[in-house]
Amino acid sequence: MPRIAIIGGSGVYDPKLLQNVREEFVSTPYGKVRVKVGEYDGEEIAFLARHGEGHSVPPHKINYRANIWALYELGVERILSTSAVGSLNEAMKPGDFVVLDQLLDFTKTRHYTFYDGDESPHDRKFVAHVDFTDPYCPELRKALITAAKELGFDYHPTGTYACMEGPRFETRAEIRALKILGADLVGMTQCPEAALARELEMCYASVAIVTNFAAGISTQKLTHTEVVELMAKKSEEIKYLLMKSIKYIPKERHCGCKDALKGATGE
Ligand SMILES: O=P(O)(O)O[C@H]1O[C@H](CO)[C@@H](O)[C@H]1O
Ligand SMILES: Nc1nc2[nH]cnc2c(=O)[nH]1
Repeated sequence: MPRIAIIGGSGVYDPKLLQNVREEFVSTPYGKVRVKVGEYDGEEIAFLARHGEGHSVPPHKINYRANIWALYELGVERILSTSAVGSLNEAMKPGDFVVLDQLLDFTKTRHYTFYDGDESPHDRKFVAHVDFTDPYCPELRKALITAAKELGFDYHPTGTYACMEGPRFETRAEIRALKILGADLVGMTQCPEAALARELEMCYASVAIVTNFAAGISTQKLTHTEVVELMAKKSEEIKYLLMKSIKYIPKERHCGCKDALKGATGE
């Protein structure tokens, strides 16, 4: 049973470093999900490509609830993900790794929770308001930071990610506003992915890879081609960072993630 999962974002579509990879088709109350499960360093690791292997699913159409529920069903406790981002912070330049620690949610049309009361398509028909003060697991963040340091990568130990609805990129004015609000990076997939993991008391962290300067800061037209090309160049480093961080993930969980529902339901 995999304790750890990797969710690959743009440019991260297959679990290259896993051995003996099998496919699991997991049924969830939100639909079926195809998850790959393999081995690395004696540990079972689950992998799913959030946009599908052919990048066929746009960010606003990803079935985040099915994805996270499927990993929960497989017994996953810890989720590491990748996010390709634009940078608003001149210190965070294309090619840099950023271990996210905060997020701002500007998405609009997504399904944000598993807890829809009586309408929930499962037996968790309660109302829940989870704490999200710190949206990322401190233990997973520490593992990613330790691995990035050990590998000698250009990395930043913190970063605030603004999640936009997409699928278009931002206007110059939106980036100006996000900068005032304190965002360092901009993307389209961390919400609701991070919150849904917290709602199922799973640990979640994301390593962002800066693929471009954001609209109005970049002197060029923004393209998805540039994003995928930069991610392809960084694919080796991304793989090594994720795999290296696995050995720094404590077996026992001492973070608050595992008790996220305590007090959240009013009980
Ligand atoms: O966040 P990931 O999945 O890396 O994808 C990023 O890349 C796409 C834009 O090129 C958007 O979907 C953005 O969110
Ligand atoms: N929203 C958004 N997502 C990205 N992913 C990679 N670059 C960008 C960007 O500039 N904006």
